[in-house]
Amino acid sequence: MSRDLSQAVIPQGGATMFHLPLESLEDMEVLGTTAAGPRLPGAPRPPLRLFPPQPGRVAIVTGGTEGIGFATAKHLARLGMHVIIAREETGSWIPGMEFLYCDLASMKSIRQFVQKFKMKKIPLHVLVNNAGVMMVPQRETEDGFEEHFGVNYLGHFLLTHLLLDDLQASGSPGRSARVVTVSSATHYVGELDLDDLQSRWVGGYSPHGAYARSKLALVLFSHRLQVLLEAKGSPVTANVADPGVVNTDLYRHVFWGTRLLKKLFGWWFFKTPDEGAWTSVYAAVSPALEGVGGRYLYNEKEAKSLAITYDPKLQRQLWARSCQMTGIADMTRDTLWG
Ligand SMILES: NC(=O)c1ccc[n+]([C@@H]2O[C@H](COP(=O)([O-])OP(=O)(O)OC[C@H]3O[C@@H](n4cnc5c(N)ncnc54)[C@H](O)[C@@H]3O)[C@@H](O)[C@H]2O)c1
Repeated sequence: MSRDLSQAVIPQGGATMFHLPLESLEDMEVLGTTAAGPRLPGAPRPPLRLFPPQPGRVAIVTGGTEGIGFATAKHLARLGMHVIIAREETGSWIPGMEFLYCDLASMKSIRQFVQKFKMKKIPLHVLVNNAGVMMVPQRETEDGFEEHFGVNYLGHFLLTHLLLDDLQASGSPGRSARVVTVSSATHYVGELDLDDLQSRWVGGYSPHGAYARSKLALVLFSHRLQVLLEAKGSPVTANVADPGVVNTDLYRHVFWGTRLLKKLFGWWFFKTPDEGAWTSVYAAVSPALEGVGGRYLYNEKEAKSLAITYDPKLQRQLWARSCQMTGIADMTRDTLWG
């Protein structure tokens, strides 16, 4: 994967903001394809799609150091956005670059990240909740949450809540701010037992089950968020992006045989990270989605998420429980939320 970020601008204050101005139409064309499904190397790519430049707009991408998140950040930056990458480790893996530290496995770290962001006094037009872990062994976050649920779901739940006022202040009628939450087709096999969100059920821990649960919770969250935003008449939308099956290191914890197969044949049936990022980029900037929320997007088209994700009662219950777990006030009780 190309990591040519030589034009990145490093502002005062720590965070790396990529600002890669568009140089030409050709440069814009590398932004994406509408690729989907298997293809042989060298096979012609599907038609390219162009999005309008986004100068002056600011995005936060979680987990933007590698994989789909990195590709998303790169594409948004090339469209002229300032992109702040929220990442879990300090240090710089590209010489001369820094990222704003945010460990989604720590509520304290998330709060500190938001504090630092707010001190910059810049707007926030797009939040891409992308970071994730998959099939990690049973272990807990700093706050005692099962890791998939804590990092993938609760971390983003808290982050979004803390940044919501910035998003609301930055959106305007006709030019909404956007929350893009990256889920997965795995959510279709997810189960959500509100009495066992921590995957401690008798019968043993299933890494796959825990991952699927976290991805299912993210869809419920995004759909509920949209309902609340709409009720409030807020200039912010919330959509889910499903990247498809993408050749990244997310699979580092899966069975070694599966990893071997991925290494041997992944190029054939997996999307590249650039292709995997495309639905997130589409959700973040496409004019076709202006003012449109509550969608589950796959290959840049609306798809149906699992039926229970549309269940208002379950959405409400999960929301309330998540507020308790992250220690934030349940704003939905506020009349402002309708
Ligand atoms: N790769 C796929 O096939 C696939 C399929 C469906 C959904 N997804 C989703 O796409 C998203 C990106 O995954 P990817 O495939 O690029 O994986 P990846 O492993 O390449 O990237 C994951 C990113 O999340 C970050 N991250 C992990 N733990 C973190 C923490 N505690 N705090 C902050 N950041 C943390 C990592 O640093 C990394 O940047 C994930 O949400 C994943 O569930 C991926």
